[in-house]
Amino acid sequence: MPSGTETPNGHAIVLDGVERVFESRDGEQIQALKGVNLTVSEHEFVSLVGQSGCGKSTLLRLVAGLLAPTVGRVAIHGETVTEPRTDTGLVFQSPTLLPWASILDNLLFPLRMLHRPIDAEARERALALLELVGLAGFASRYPKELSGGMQQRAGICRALMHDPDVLLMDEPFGALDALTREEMSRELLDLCVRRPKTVLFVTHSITESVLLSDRVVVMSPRPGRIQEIVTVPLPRENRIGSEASHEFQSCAQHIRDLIFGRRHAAA
Ligand SMILES: Nc1ncnc2c1ncn2[C@@H]1O[C@H](COP(=O)(O)OP(=O)(O)OP(=O)(O)O)[C@@H](O)[C@H]1O
Repeated sequence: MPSGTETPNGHAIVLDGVERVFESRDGEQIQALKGVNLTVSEHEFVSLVGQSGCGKSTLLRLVAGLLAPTVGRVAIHGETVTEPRTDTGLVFQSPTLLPWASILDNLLFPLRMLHRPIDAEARERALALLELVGLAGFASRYPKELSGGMQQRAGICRALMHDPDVLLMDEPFGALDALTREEMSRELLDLCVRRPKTVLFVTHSITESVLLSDRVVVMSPRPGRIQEIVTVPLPRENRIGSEASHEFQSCAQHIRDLIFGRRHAAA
């Protein structure tokens, strides 16, 4: 193994000098990410925020193994990511459930893909996850019989079915109404306390990022770089109910200033 790029123990995700260039249809080179270095510890919850087009989804897709970096290295648990891994779970803005399969079969689908046994234990696990997110009793329903929020909850359960260590979430609550969104944030916080995971979470909501994260990565656009990494100064277990506190509010304001201050300066 080459030295210098090894991931120290306890680091779940490492991005080392990562750049990503896309080529547009007319041949223009689009530098989506430049010089990105980021280390996410085991069971840490890290959010990515920044203006539209700053490269948040690109960064997540690189970690997911859906894209390769043009320069640099992405590693999970010390191994270079070259393709989607079985120890990661993915949740997108739209739950993309199979419409012709029941909620239970949707949850079991990743196990089928991984050729894992669909036995009584797997079914029990699916039912336990559904119960955890308030969907007990909906296992035999079809996606169209569930609301958008309920479908997204089922999508999160599906990502957790093979018990991944790393959960990658791209605007998972973006399509939900404000109330459901808040409720889902609380459920995710609770879920991460009960079943600790390393989470990389893309959001457009600064409040959501402060509510959920240990650290918030603020990205600057064109090309996307890490502008600042903000540590949230409140323990995650005590976050709910602390939204009005001075610490919460000043942390959110600092992130807002980083994002919009830059936009004003550039205008
Ligand atoms: N497949 C692609 N081909 C060409 N350009 C791309 C491709 N994917 C992303 N880009 C460009 O890379 C840049 C970063 O895109 P990305 O989707 O990562 O940003 P984002 O921060 O997630 O944006 P948003 O908040 O709007 O979802 C943008 O300029 C985008 O147009």
